Amino acid sequence: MIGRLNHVAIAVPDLEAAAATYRDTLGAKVSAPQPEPDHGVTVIFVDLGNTKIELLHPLGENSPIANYLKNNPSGGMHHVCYEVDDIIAARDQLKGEGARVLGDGEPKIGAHGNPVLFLHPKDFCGTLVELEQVA
Ligand SMILES: CC[C@H](C(=O)O)C(=O)SCCNC(=O)CCNC(=O)[C@H](O)C(C)(C)COP(=O)(O)OP(=O)(O)OC[C@H]1O[C@@H](n2cnc3c(N)ncnc32)[C@H](O)[C@@H]1OP(=O)(O)O
Ligand SMILES: [Co+2]
Repeated sequence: MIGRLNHVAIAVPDLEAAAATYRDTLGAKVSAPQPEPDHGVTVIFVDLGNTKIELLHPLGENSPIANYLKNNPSGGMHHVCYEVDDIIAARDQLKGEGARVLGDGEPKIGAHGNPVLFLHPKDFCGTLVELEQVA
């Protein structure tokens, strides 16, 4: 079912400062901030060539990562994103195996323009898992 690692997401209290760390201290290529109001975050991508780091900061009132930053004020690794060929087939198989799909279970379009879903961390080794359909 899962394929390549699409990205590792890091929630950060200060997006510009985090981008500067990756750009200036670590010499990486970073994108411009990309607001994603439908997901309650602003993201900046760090392109590593073989995968990406997704820097995340809350956007709006009900950001799903606000609580995480409250509990981890310096920030931290928030989720991993694996690629799948068919996100509906993956979702249905996982639900059939008792895994919890977050939200209403319907994929939303993520920051790369592809359908994404999230799986409950408690079902996957304490790690929030995002699935992204990549053709
Ligand atoms: C623009 C899209 C972009 C993309 O890649 O395309 C994105 O990735 S958007 C990313 C932001 N969106 C999401 O994260 C959506 C899915 N996340 C959620 O629905 C929530 O974050 C949720 C339900 C995982 C946690 O919400 P919250 O923290 O408010 O709930 P709790 O405090 O009750 O936590 C429950 C339980 O889970 C543990 N937890 C919470 N967050 C994480 C995490 N990131 N990794 C691992 N574990 C996590 C938390 O500690 C609680 O555990 P407990 O033992 O019960 O205390
Ligand atoms: Co993500």
